[in-house]
Amino acid sequence: MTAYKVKWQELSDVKQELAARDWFPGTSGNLAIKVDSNPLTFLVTASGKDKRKVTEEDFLLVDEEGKPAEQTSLKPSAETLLHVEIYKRTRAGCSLHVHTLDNNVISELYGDKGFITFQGQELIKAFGLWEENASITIPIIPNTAFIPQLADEFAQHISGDAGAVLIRNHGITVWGRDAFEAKKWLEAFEFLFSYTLKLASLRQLQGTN
Ligand SMILES: CSCCC(=O)C(=O)COP(=O)(O)O
Ligand SMILES: [Zn+2]
Repeated sequence: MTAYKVKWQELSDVKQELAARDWFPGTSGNLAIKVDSNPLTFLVTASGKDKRKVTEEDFLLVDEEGKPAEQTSLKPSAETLLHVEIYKRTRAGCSLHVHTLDNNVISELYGDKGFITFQGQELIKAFGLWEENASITIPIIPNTAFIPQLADEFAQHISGDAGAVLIRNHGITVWGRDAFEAKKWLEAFEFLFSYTLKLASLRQLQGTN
């Protein structure tokens, strides 16, 4: 099998797993997987599709500018430039972007602060942080409809071959050395977001009783 086909299947599998979690509401979300480093090419989801469906037009190959690198009528994701920034600056092999209720609420609650830090949670080990009382911080950047500007701001927070950035009232983008790592980071952050929100509401309820 060609690298193209192997990577297609890998991304399709991740897409179906995230769809099973209902993480693609209203056609939101986009996913990418690197096919080649030199020159850079990666598969990215076609824009505007229902990502819960599996079709032969789910992905297209794009180049280091995020432009189609194959003959196609498909349009790359509107947010392809964010994936471009990741692959240009790191050795990441996969990047995932989803809009969830929890990541949007967390991004609004902590948006003015510009980040949120998690500590004291066993799941922090999913980020490869095994020491006692390890913490993980995720930056929160403002959203804008002008994607080149969003990509510029986003790029300032890319460090390491695995990482994540929250875009305020928009969604999360994570990346990892491969699809397994990117998905692990995504699931771990979504767990921490959900835990934080649940605990805050229960504490609030406790305080009013
Ligand atoms: C309907 S969601 C608005 C666009 C967006 O934020 C997104 O993640 C999906 O855009 P795409 O072009 O990748 O389908
Ligand atoms: Zn989005």
